[in-house]
Amino acid sequence: MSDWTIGIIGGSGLYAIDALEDAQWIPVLSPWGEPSDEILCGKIDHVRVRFLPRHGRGHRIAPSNIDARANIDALKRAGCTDILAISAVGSLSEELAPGRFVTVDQFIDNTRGRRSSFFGDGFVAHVSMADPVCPRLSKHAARSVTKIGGECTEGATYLAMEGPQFSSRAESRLYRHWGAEVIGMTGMPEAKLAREAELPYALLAMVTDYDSWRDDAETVDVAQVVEQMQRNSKLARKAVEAFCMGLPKKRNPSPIDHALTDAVITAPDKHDKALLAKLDAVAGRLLRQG
Ligand SMILES: CSC[C@H]1O[C@H](OP(=O)(O)O)[C@H](O)[C@@H]1O
Ligand SMILES: Nc1ncnc2[nH]cnc12
Repeated sequence: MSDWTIGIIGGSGLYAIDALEDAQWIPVLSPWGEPSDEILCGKIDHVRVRFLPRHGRGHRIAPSNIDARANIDALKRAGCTDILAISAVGSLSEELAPGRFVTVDQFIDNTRGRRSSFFGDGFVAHVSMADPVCPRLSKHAARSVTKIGGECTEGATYLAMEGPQFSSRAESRLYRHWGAEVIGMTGMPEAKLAREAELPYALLAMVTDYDSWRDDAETVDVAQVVEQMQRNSKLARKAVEAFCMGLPKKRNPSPIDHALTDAVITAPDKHDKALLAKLDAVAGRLLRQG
């Protein structure tokens, strides 16, 4: 076995991974709430894998009701060192045609009212989100897609919307003006929470539609997304496999492993003990240092 334990968060159309050896669904409890499902634990080659379907098996959970805090906390408790998230996205750019894979490198968070931090009164922390994804994992994800014959664009800005309704034509055009290139309902606050949990995170997105900004094309609906996902889901699974198999045995440290160093501003004598107890996994490294 290597030093890597890769958490895979499966999006629309990806609810399990067949390639896992010694696979077992295991419930993981979190003090933050209910994770979307049990975690499928196993290995691919020399890499331990912990797979969590973001919407639950059978796509039970709507984007606004996903408990991203519970999911990230559960993956951390399951021993993950890094996270590769997979998502279906709409394209806001002519060049990003349906069927293409994209690694996301920036986010615009336009979600509303989701719980987007583990921290708060009694343990206030501000992590940097200037560079929200891990460049090492993102590059490796893009290479894994091309290795198995897919096409991948490296680096795109992801607009996270609340949903569950798709965007109006005016919203879709507005997001293009903002510089967004792909759109989805789940990348945030997932990426923020992974950073707070000191987990390097990459988002490998698969373009399923052109959203609603084009006058000359159909506007997005679920049938389009599902059809495109079905066409490409084999490729997505192979990309995940190639991703794990292509990792080197040794995991060199990432700066994101220490994202909380210097991020906490609350004086130690003002710490909230109940909050600290819930942070035993997310901020475990820091809290153990005392
Ligand atoms: C099924 S269409 C909309 C749905 O698909 C995307 O999900 P995910 O990011 O989990 O692949 C999008 O964000 C919406 O939740
Ligand atoms: N056009 C779109 N908008 C939001 N989420 C999506 N997921 C897939 N396509 C989408």
